[in-house]
Formats: sequence, C-alpha cells, structure tokens
Amino acid sequence: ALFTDPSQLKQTTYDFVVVGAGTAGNVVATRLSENPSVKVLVIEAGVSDTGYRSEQIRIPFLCGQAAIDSPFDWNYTTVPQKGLNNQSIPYFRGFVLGGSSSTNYLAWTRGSSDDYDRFARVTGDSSYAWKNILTYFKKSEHHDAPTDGRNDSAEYLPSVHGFKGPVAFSVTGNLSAIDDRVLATTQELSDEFPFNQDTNSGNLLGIGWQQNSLGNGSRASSSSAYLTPAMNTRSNLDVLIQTRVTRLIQTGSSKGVPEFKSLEVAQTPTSRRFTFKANKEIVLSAGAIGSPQILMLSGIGNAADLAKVGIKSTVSLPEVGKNLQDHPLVSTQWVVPDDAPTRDTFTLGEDPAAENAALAQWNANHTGIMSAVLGNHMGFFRLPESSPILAKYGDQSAGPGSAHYELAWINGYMTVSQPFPTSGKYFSNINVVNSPTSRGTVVLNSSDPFAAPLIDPNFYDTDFDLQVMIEAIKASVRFVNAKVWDGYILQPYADLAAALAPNATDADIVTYIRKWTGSIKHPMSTAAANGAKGKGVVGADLTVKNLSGVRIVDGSVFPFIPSAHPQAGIYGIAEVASDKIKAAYHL
Ligand SMILES: Cc1cc2nc3c(=O)[nH]c(=O)nc-3n(C[C@H](O)[C@H](O)[C@H](O)COP(=O)(O)OP(=O)(O)OC[C@H]3O[C@@H](n4cnc5c(N)ncnc54)[C@H](O)[C@@H]3O)c2cc1C
Repeated sequence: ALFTDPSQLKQTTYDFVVVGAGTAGNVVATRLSENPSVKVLVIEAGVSDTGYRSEQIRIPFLCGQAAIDSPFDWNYTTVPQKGLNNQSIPYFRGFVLGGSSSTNYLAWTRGSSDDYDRFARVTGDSSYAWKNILTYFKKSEHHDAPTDGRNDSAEYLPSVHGFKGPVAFSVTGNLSAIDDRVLATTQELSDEFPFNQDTNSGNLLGIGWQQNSLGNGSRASSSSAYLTPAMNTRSNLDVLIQTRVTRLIQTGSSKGVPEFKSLEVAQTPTSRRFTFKANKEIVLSAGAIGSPQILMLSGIGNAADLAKVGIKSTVSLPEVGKNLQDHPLVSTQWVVPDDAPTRDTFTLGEDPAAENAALAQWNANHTGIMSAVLGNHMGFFRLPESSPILAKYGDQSAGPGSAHYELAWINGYMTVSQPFPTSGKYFSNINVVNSPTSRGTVVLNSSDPFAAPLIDPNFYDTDFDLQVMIEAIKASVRFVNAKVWDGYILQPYADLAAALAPNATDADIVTYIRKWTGSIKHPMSTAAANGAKGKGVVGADLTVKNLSGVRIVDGSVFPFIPSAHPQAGIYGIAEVASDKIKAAYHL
C-alpha cells in the first residue's frame, strides 16, 4: 500500500528497504516482492505521480513541463561550469514516484554492445556483457504498436526485443512533416548518415526510428509499469512517499566491516526522525545524485570531502561522488518557411484553442499531437578513423560500435538553454557528446540532509569533449545541406548564424557551444562499479565496498556513461541486480 507519513506504517522492520522509488528502485522492489514471503519497503522523497499536474507526466508532448518549474523535480542547479563561461545550469532529477522515468523525454535507447561489454570487463562479471544482459533488456519491456495504426515492422527489429515485460515501448504514433526528409537524407548521404532499422540491437550506429517508453499514447514509467500495479495488489510491499532518507545507521559489524542495516528518515528538516530496519539489506536507488549524497551523510566516502562539512568518516571510500559523467547537449535551430507544418504553434503557445482541442483529443483516445514525443528519429555517429581528434586523444568510446556523438531532429523550436522565440517556424536538432571523457563530482555542501549537494558535471573539462561537439555541429550542417532540405532550411537561427557564417572558424562554434550547452540530464557513475580491489564504490554484485548491508542499484553504478540515453540500460541493470539479490538470499 501507499503511505504518506512514516507514522502510518505498522512495522519498522522489513526484509529489504529500497531507497528511492525511481527508475531502478521500482524494478528491484517489484521483483523482490514477487515472493509473497519477502517484505519490502520503498521510501521515496518525492510526491505521488497521480493528482495535481500529473497529466504532465502522462501526456508525452508535455514531457518538458514535467521537469521544469515542477513539483516533480528536485530543482537542482550546478556549480558554475568553467567550460560554460562560468554559468550555473539547471540540473533536473525526478522527485516523484517513478523518479526520472516519470519526468524524462521518453527516449528508449540501450547503447551499444560495447558499452555493456566494457561494464563486464571493468567489473569482471559477464552478467553485464551484451550477450547476457540482452535477456534482461527484453525482460523489462514489451513492444506496443504505434497509436496511428501504422505497420511499424520495418521501424524496429522484433528479434532484439521483449514482448511481455512491464515497460511499453513504441515508435511514434504521430508522424511529423520532417520524417520523410530525415529518411531521405539517410539515402542521399548514406555513407555518413546510414539508416539503421534498430539502434537498440547492440549495433547503435546510424539513424533509426526513435523508440520511446510509451504505450497506448501515454508515458510508461517505472511507477506505472512496475511499482503501482505491484503496490496495489501485494500485501508484502509498502511504499512511503514524501519522506527523505537522511542517513544510514550502523547496526554492528559483520565479517570485520561495519554493517549498515538501519536508516533514518524525516519529512522536513525539523520533523520527527523515524528509523527503519532491513533484515537482509538496504538497496540504495536514489539516483546518481541521491545515492552518493546519502552515503556521504552517513560518513561513507572521501574523508577529506566529509571533513569540510563536519562529518566524521566512518567508512573510507574515496570515489563516492566522484566520476560524475553526463552528456553535454547543445541545440541548433534553423528558420523554415512560414507555411511549414511545424509543431511550433503548440511549442511556442501561439494558439491556446488548438492546444485545448489537442488535449481533449488525447483525453478521448490518446492520439494526436499530445501523444507525440519531441522527435521521431535519432542517430548515433563516430568520428572518422582519419580524424585528427582520434589521432591526438585516442578513441575514448567503449569500442568500434559506440557513438562519439548523437544527433536528433525536431519539427519545431527546441532548446535546453536558449530563450524561446515568440513566433516563427523552425527546424531544430540536438547535438550530444555521447562518449565524454570529462568527469565531475557530487559533494556535500552541508551536513544538512535537506540541503542540495554541490553538483559539478564539469562539462568540457577535456578538449576531447569540446572537439567532438564541434564535429557534431559540423555534421548537423552537412545533414541539412543535403539536397532534400533545399527550399526548407532557410537560414541558421539567432547566434547560430554567427557560428556558421562563411568566414567563421571553429572558435566561433566554440563560442556558441560554451554559451548554450546544457545537460541532456544523464548524470551517472557517481558510485561506480569496479571489480578491482580498492577501486570504485561498489563491487561486481553492486554491494558497497568496505561495509556490509547495502547495495546500490541505479545510474550511479555504471563505470562509464553509455553512449546513448540511459533509462533502458538502467532498467536492464536493475533487472540483473534483482536476480543477483534473489540468488544471494535464495529467494
Ligand atoms: C528531464 C529529464 C529528461 C530525460 N530524458 C531522458 C530520455 O529521454 N531518455 C533516457 O533514457 N533518459 C532520460 N533521462 C535520464 C533518465 O531518466 C535517468 O538517467 C534515469 O531515469 C535515472 O534512473 P535512476 O534509477 O538512476 O534514478 P531516478 O529515476 O532519478 O530515481 C531516484 C529516486 O530516488 C529518490 N531519492 C533521491 N534521494 C532520496 C532520498 N534521500 N530519500 C528518498 N528518496 C530519494 C528520487 O526522488 C527519485 O525518485 C532524462 C532525465 C530527466 C530528469
């Protein structure tokens, strides 16, 4: 059942306590509670995903609103970014049942087979290797037909997908006016921009139809797909929301290391503290910001960092909160003809009556523009073998099937940082560095568990990342210079014009990049898994090193950020971890 106050719970001891009802946490809680004799408590800081404003979670086209100025978000801001002219930028994280899977942009990508083979290499555990984790990707998902009734059999590869798992995935049910041109470009410029029938097959490279966590025109989150159906039917699964885990509590020691099987929670900085205990273990699934934050609040981490905020180190784990990786994103926009059938009418809020009609249509049958996601195609690309960037820095990706950068195309104005125009018609694409080498940090700013930590994605700390972004933008220009766009793409919009002027240099592109880069919102690796002694925060089985009683299952354990959007990968890892936990306790 669902509880909104710790005092409502009748028991304080469970077999497992899962911290964070987010993407990964809900998978673990749902899988462990499949066994009716196993008692599971999930504790979530954020709010319910039903009720006030929850249509912004369910309706795909409103996905941007689910995160921005929203009750469903933690509303973090980064520390000033050296690589972005010292700007501090917004840093979104879900604060709601489903976590970031309830507020994200629905893109459903796994990454390359190399990404998972590298995960297996670093941990020394073959269960993360592509050939093995594929079973778990399939276990997490089921294919859903697009809502427009289109035959999508040429738009994905059934053989690499699941048909019975909880999360619905689907290609768009809402074709857009640029789709034909994007696909025609894959033929006209097939060497550089080849079509790939399914970028989720392990072979990531090329342009494919974007798969989305979307079923029957509505968002599928880890709450709607996993937790809520289980919570509503299982008496052994309790879910407590609006309650923050403030620290783990040492309960003794086991095999010579401290054991942490209790935790403290509170609803506000001054409210009563409650404690809950796990007989078997605590699973931290508070995400790439929350999980290291809770460890550090408990005295587990880098002793020097902890001393700065007056916390005594009880377990030394120097890499807690280190190694933060994220994908930098910059949008480029072009002006298109005034009569182009773009989605700007809706995005720019030009026609409230049309918007209301679209909402009514979605409420009636989940079709129409409100069932659309931002874009219908995305592509993943490598620098050419002859690239001087590779000669200088080496190939920093997970392997030859991994992307250095990503482009995706949007039928209207799209940005993560620039001001929105008030009128006009636009074509946008996003440019993303997919195999970044910059590493940032999450450290405490205070010993107060209700204070936001200091988040530093450290964008463009390495020249490699900056050079790849320059190449991504140049590739975007080559894309729209295909003949098929003649007469449609009129000119670069706003600052992009200066960056792409005939006499412009790479320095002008860099000016644009540093001014307008934002996060794609993929922080990971802050409690990285590593099989080697003395390295990383968790071992191959995802249990925290140098202590007992705690495992971490979420985006923070990836040793490297995958070269695509991470949610499908996080669901897969959470499925693997659930089986590891079941095996460890013979469940
Ligand atoms: C706006 C946005 C757009 C994105 N778009 C995409 C996309 O299109 N495709 C894609 O693949 N990925 C996307 N991502 C990224 C992806 O959604 C996340 O990487 C992924 O969902 C993270 O999963 P997680 O389990 O690690 O953490 P989360 O899903 O964030 O879950 C962590 C949970 O822990 C809770 N928590 C944290 N601290 C505490 C505490 N102290 N006590 C109790 N609970 C706590 C949080 O409230 C949250 O519910 C996007 C993310 C955002 C925010």
